[in-house]
Amino acid sequence: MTALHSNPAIILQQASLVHDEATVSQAVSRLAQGITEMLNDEKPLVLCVMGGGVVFTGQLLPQLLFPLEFGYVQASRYHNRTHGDEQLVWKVKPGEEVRDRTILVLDDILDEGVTLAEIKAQCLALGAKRVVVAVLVEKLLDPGKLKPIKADFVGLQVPNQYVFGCGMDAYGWWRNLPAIYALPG
Ligand SMILES: O=P(O)(O)OC[C@H]1O[C@H](OP(=O)(O)OP(=O)(O)O)[C@H](O)[C@@H]1O
Ligand SMILES: Nc1nc2[nH]cnc2c(=O)[nH]1
Repeated sequence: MTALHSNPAIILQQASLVHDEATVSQAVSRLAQGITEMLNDEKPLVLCVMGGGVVFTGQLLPQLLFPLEFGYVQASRYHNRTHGDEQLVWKVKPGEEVRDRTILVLDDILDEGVTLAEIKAQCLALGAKRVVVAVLVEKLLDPGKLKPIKADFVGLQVPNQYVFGCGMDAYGWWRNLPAIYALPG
């Protein structure tokens, strides 16, 4: 990591705003409405993908006014860098509790889709009845670049740049920002 990457003030100074706090908040409320319409009677098990999913999950859950259970999984392939490894590293895998349940997976970003495709596949392999995926943002990749998964719910789109804030990190920093920013291009 260069000195620049370990200086959070400079990272933010050089970034551009992609979505402000109000836009994010409206998107989360829209998602809550759609998810409620789909899962109101399903008593789902909600799985937050730690750590990026934590802010989105914290904002969304109080707006889901139906019975649900909560848990988490943890997997990483970016490791505080801006490009992902091919291989996902699991820290906490889904367990037996997914069997015969409707699972709602919540994550911050669908980028190349490798992470969520593997999480969904794991849940289905363990006998989940149905896996619904909701993300705060989806990255618009170059046309023709196919993704291995389609999210059921997407809050906002982001350009094909490395974004941070709202749970997403920039070199490990700034997951705590209430708006979404992009590193220079
Ligand atoms: O669609 P993909 O290209 O697979 O990327 C999306 C994943 O990348 C980030 O996780 P990361 O590996 O950075 O771990 P983190 O949650 O600890 O930040 C993010 O939280 C998603 O889970
Ligand atoms: N913080 C962050 N994590 C990601 N994981 C995959 N793409 C991204 C991105 O643009 N930003």
